[in-house]
Parts: sequence; structure tokens; C-alpha cells
Amino acid sequence: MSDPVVRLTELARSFEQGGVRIDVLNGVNLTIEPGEIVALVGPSGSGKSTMLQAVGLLEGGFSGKIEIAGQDASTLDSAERTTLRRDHLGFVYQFHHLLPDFTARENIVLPQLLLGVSRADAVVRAEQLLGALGLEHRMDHRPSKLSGGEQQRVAVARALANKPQLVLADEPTGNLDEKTSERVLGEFLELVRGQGSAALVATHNERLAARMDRVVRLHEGRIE
Ligand SMILES: Nc1ncnc2c1ncn2[C@@H]1O[C@H](COP(=O)(O)OP(=O)(O)OP(=O)(O)O)[C@@H](O)[C@H]1O
Repeated sequence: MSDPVVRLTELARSFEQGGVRIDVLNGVNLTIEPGEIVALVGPSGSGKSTMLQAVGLLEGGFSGKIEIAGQDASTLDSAERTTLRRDHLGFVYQFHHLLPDFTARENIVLPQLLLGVSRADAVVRAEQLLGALGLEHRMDHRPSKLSGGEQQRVAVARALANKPQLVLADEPTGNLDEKTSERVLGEFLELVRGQGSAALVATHNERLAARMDRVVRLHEGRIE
């Protein structure tokens, strides 16, 4: 049997704020199997982003155990964590974070080049993803020339470009109107399912959460 994509054991994180300690995560246990799409819901301030940062190996300061694709993150140095992120993870944020001076196509080609994919293959993959997202007529546009929904579609394509085992998404459609949000999320789920990636998607939106394989809820720093 293959390793879970993510296994969190008693994950905890506190912050000091004006001399007061806030325990944001208080012993989170969660396992995500390959190909499983999990919605992470909880009210504002419940720690969803903090948890995604932990799983994305983007921040230190956590206690407990974080295993990604069978590797215990605490045993890795910073270069090894970067490699693990690059090889196994894809990220989508609420705001697109695309490179402003590059076209939509180039924004999806670049992460593939970093993995050693040939330029020709990277372009084919970028165009296939953009086509699947209905952006075949926007490939040469820079992000500032795209609508919010189009920008988020490009961000989705970029996150999926390297077929990561796990996609981490923090309110990926949070800045879009409801109709666009539903559509972009549907396209995202279809592509993620189609390529067999797992995903952990933080959202406030129960309707969007219900479209995923499993919903987990953060409450008082734990998963209910
Ligand atoms: N670097 C930090 N320093 C101090 N407090 C922090 C820091 N990062 C997060 N927090 C606090 O941790 C709590 C959880 O924040 P987090 O952003 O993880 O919540 P969230 O569930 O993602 O919220 P939202 O849905 O509003 O994005 C908040 O009370 C926040 O103020």
C-alpha cells in the first residue's frame, strides 16, 4: 500500500500577540490518502491558513509531526524541504500570485522547466491545461490583462502543471463572485480528479466544500 500523501499527528501552533499566547492549532490529526480531495472548513481565524502553511512546509514554529509522501518533515533540512515542495506539492492562493511580466502560458511553463521538463513538453502541457480551462484565447495575455476568474484559472493550471501528489488551495475562489467561483472550482476539481492528485482546500463556503470527497472542520484548534 502506498503512503498517505499527508499525515499530521498532534500538529500544534501558537502565536504570541501583545504578550498573550493564542493557541491556534491544538493537536490536529489528519490523514489524506492519494487522490483524496479534502475540504478544510472553519470560521475566519480558526487556523485554516496556518494549517496549510504547515502542510506546505512554508513556515516553522510547529510542534507535532508532519509527514508528506511518507517523509517526516522534521528530518529534512531547508534544501530538502524545498525539493519536496517542488516535487510533490502545488499551491493555489486566494489571489493569483502569477508573475506579472510573463504571459499565462509562460507562467505555467516556468515551474515545469524548474523540474527539468523540456521546453517543448512544458509548452504542450501548458496549452493543454489552459485549453481545458477554456483559456485557449488568453495564452499570450499577461495576468493584468485577464479577468479575476481567468487569473485564478491560470493559477490553477500553474499549480497542476507538474502533476503534484498534493494540491494545497487556500480559498482558491475566495475573491470571485459566486457563479464564477462555482465554475472555477468545478474545473479545478475535474482536473485534480483527472490527474489523480490529492487536494486540501480551505474554504468558508459549505456549498463548495460539499463537492469534495470529504469535509474536515477546524474547531478550537482541532479537527472535529
Ligand atoms: N504570524 C502570526 N502572528 C500572530 N498571529 C497569527 C499569525 N498568523 C496567524 N495568526 C493568528 O492565528 C489565527 C488563525 O489565523 P489563520 O489565518 O490561520 O485563520 P483562517 O482560518 O485561515 O482565517 P481566514 O478564514 O480568515 O483566512 C488568527 O487569530 C490569526 O490572527
